[in-house]
Amino acid sequence: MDGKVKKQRKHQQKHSGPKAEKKKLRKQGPSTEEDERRRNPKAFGVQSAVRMAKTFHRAQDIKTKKHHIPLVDRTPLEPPPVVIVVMGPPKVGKTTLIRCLIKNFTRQKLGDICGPVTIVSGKKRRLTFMECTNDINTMIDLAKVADLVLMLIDASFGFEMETFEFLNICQVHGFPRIMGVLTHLDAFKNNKTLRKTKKNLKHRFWTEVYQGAKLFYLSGMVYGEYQTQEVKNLGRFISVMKFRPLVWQTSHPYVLVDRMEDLTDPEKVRTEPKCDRTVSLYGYLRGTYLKNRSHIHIAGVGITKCQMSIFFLILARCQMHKRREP
Ligand SMILES: Nc1nc2c(ncn2[C@@H]2O[C@H](COP(=O)(O)OP(=O)(O)OP(=O)(O)O)[C@@H](O)[C@H]2O)c(=O)[nH]1
Repeated sequence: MDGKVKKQRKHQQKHSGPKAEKKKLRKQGPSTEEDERRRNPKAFGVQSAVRMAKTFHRAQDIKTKKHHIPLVDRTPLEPPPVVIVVMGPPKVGKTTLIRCLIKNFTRQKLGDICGPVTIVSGKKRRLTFMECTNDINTMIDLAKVADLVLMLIDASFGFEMETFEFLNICQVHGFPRIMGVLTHLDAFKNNKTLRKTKKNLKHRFWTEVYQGAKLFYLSGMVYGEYQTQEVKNLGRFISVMKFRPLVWQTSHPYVLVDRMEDLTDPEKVRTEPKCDRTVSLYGYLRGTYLKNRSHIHIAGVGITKCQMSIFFLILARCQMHKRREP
């Protein structure tokens, strides 16, 4: 330890050999992809034919899954209103929801709802709201003509028989679009129970309808109406929603009558209450063309021959859009 520091040997740089060559090349510039391929051909080639086949099949499967069977969309340029059926067990909030949605779109309050209500929801869309009572015949009729079903579920009670019945009926007539709406969520005071119930009902709904089906939550009422923001979201969803034409609907001509007027002379009705009546039906012809003298089925009445007079009566009132098509 005499204060001298031992001098370390310097690192010797290589001037020849593979390492030196590599260094020289790197200094010249970055290697191209071509060089890399040449240097390591295995990394870019097919290593296993089986694996390659598997990858190829998987890619093809995904591609074919995206293909849909093309359906003929016969909706005219100015389509009839979209039929929205609001269904659910008694006292679940069907009328309240229709009233709130109408207020959301029209900024007007509607008193009593005595039948279908049609409103304009956008430049190209009109909506007809119909309440589905819990009667099997109404359910069957509406399942056929519905474009969208708002399925109301009382969260404090859970799923009820009517909901399952309606889902079964829908399956027979080609499933229309179904959206769930949970009401009575304000009945839950405990947040944890609320979250758990929402989750359980969502999964049950997905099992019944399809995985990922849309479910809306209406979390309570303010002055007898659902919360504005929640109704607004639901309304926005409905007004931009796309509908897939259903096979039953596109292959049958049908008229959904939304108004009926009795044209019989009131005096005749007074003197003879059971006389034949002349009625005027209002509605839109949907589906396909209606032929003259073909049989038509009037729900609840039976099958009858379509007379031209009835036909024209309906046509005149319905502003038959189909005729405009070539
Ligand atoms: N607390 C609470 N009450 C609700 C909710 N939804 C509806 N109600 C109440 O339930 C009652 C029935 O609502 P309606 O809209 O008449 O129900 P409905 O399904 O049309 O009933 P029916 O036509 O008789 O089958 C009303 O008094 C509403 O105020 C909700 O989410 N929370």
